[in-house]
Amino acid sequence: MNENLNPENSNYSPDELDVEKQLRPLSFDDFTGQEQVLENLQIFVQAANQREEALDHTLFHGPPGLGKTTLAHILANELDVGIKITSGPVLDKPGDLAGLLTNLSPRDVLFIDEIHRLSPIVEEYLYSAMEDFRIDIMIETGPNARSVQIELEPFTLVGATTRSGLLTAPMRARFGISSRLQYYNTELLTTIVQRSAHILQVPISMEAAIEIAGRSRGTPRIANALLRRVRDFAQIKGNGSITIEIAKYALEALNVDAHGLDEMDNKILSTIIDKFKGGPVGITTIATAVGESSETIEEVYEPFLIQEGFIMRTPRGREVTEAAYKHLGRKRNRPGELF
Ligand SMILES: Nc1ncnc2c1ncn2[C@@H]1O[C@H](COP(=O)(O)OP(=O)(O)OP(=O)(O)O)[C@@H](O)[C@H]1O
Ligand SMILES: [Mg+2]
Repeated sequence: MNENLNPENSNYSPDELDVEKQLRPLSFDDFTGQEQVLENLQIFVQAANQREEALDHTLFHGPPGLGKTTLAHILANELDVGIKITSGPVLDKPGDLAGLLTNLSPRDVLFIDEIHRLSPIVEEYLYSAMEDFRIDIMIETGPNARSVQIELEPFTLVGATTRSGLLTAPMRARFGISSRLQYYNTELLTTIVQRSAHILQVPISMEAAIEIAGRSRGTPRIANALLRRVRDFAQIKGNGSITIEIAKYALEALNVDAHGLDEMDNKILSTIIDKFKGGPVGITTIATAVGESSETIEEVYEPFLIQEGFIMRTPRGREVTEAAYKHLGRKRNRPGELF
């Protein structure tokens, strides 16, 4: 499938998609971070390869841009099998799914992106395929219509979702392997920036790589995007190499937040401060106030804000920290203080 069909990627130009592909690690060795996840996957893949069996169905969940699609491709490479790619919203008829499934070779990977958006009919249809490697298909129409059972080659379904909370319980239960991807720290992102710069053949200083990494919201995709923009500045305003001065100048000009927080992150923090006196406040109340679903806030935004120490979870709700006030340039009125 053309990745342009993935609505989450629709704000990327075809050019940027090409670069993103070019920067995508292809093997376990090439992949930085997610150490525990990777260590487990390496063992499962090695064992499946030794037994010459299909790898268990595998689910990747976590916020956008952390490497779910990348890992799906890496799994296929490391299993030395083919990969077919589709996504929940695209796969709207059981017939389409049947077509994909019957065309798989033994041990192939079927990658379904945004698997939480499968229609209930397609999802149900997938259950028997995942469990017994068997599907029923209807042949002929009218009075002769009947269903026949087709045996499938053993395959690995790899599912990816940013919203694991929206997966149905039966779906979740059918994945033998389930891995949650975490945000990357600055050190790991620095390594990723350096690797990408090397592939793009642009010289970059250590300091500059750290600067870009620190402003990437813990996300390799953002790190790569910032690197490409900073590279443009280096080319036009400098001599082509990315120095710390160029990096700082460019990130300033691009209006990138010092911690890489995006608009919604900042909106969440300022809402808790301005409307709820810094908290504690319940997640559904925050969600309503910022106009986002509470699941998205819990799964996509909050983990990063908590990791970076801007928000705390307390038994009475969410509270912003001193760091959040400082980041937004606000002063905190302590209880009892009037000004
Ligand atoms: N661990 C990593 N090391 C190096 N580069 C990485 C790593 N993880 C991700 N990337 C880079 O970040 C980009 C985005 O990763 P990917 O497309 O796999 O994210 P995703 O989790 O599938 O995101 P989405 O939820 O939006 O589909 C990739 O093109 C890849 O170059
Ligand atoms: Mg993806």
